[in-house]
Amino acid sequence: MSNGILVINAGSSSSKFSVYVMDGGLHFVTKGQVEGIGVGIQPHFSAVNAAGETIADELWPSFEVGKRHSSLLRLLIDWIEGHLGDATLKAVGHRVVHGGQKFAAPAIVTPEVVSELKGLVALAPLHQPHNIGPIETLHDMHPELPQVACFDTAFHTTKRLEASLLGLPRKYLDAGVRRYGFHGLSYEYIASKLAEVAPQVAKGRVVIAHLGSGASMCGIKDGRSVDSSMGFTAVDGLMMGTRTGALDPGVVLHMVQSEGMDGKALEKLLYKDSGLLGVSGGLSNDMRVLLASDDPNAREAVDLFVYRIVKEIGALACALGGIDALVFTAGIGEHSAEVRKRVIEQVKWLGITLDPVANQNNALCVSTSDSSVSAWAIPTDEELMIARHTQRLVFGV
Ligand SMILES: Nc1ncnc2c1ncn2[C@@H]1O[C@H](COP(=O)(O)OP(=O)(O)O)[C@@H](O)[C@H]1O
Ligand SMILES: CC(=O)OP(=O)(O)O
Ligand SMILES: [Mg+2]
Repeated sequence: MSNGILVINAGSSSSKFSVYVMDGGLHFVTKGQVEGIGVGIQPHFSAVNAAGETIADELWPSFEVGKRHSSLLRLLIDWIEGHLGDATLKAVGHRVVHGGQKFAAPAIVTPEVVSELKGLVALAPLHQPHNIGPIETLHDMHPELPQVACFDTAFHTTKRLEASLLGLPRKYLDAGVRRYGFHGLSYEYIASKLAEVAPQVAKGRVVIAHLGSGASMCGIKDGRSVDSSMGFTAVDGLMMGTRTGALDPGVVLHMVQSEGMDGKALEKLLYKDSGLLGVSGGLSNDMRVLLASDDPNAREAVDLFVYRIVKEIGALACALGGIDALVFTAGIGEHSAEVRKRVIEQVKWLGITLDPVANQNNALCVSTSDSSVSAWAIPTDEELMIARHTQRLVFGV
């Protein structure tokens, strides 16, 4: 009988999961998500198997408010246990966005770890509570099941001090108001994949653009994080689907003093109403919709998205002391040949020559063989990274 590992990446309105079996290696079995967990909508459950075939696509009960997340998690565990073949669920790995200054590596969950993580809620209010919820529910359901917390921030603890500091009074820096960096599990996976497919490149100075609905960039040297576009929170850096990205702090003051906004209103503005959605005049936060639109606001939103990436490539190339390769990943980075083309056109002076056919085909390497700086489109796999960490911590392999 083999060991099953469940990976959970829980957000505010959806919970993604993946299941692996340890069978002479780590084998992917199924993945899926429960969407629409927010009150008022009926949750939707879907899953695919290793062949990519849909094996579930159904509405799940709404359950009473207050017990919704835990009841859905119970249903999910039952469903997974029914789809594990002769394997048994032996460990669970979680994506936890914030590990603060304490967690520089994944950690086995204990009551002390949970209370440390709760202390970090204020640093990631839109992610952290949803990451902690399933850990506590699973502990209630299966206290014997080992759980591992894998942090988005941990990969960035190799950054040099200046890349972590902010120009604030010392007391705030000492209290943890610093630049952390996120999407670390994605960057760690890309670094490991590069080491497989292009070992020489992996040893060099690489800028990675993780362009999903949350988007950030990271400069790595010899596989280690040197700096990242995200800082104290996941709203810094690039403009995203609905988040502003880096903003003149004077704008926040203006919104408070002239528009009368309070904390809640600001949070909504910065995280939910801005980015591609806001700049496109409310049209969409989906890059596919904007690229297909001839609305001038949609065009401006895409132009701004690309421009911010281009500027960040310059900043990270300076932090790295040069650039040997540029990698695109996550939803937009993996699938949008158009966005990659526009970015590369604006940084071709760095020595990157796009291979238009490879780019159109979403090939792994999208630059020509004589390009002095190579460009790549590599699908990320945060879940596999979490499964690997969980396997190592729980089973020692
Ligand atoms: N073919 C495509 N062209 C452009 N954008 C795409 C394409 N496929 C997916 N996307 C974008 O990818 C984004 C989601 O990326 P993903 O990495 O799955 O995000 P998250 O994990 O943060 O939910 C969507 O907002 C969508 O705009
Ligand atoms: C940190 C972050 O922005 O995560 P996500 O892309 O999942 O929103
Ligand atoms: Mg993501």
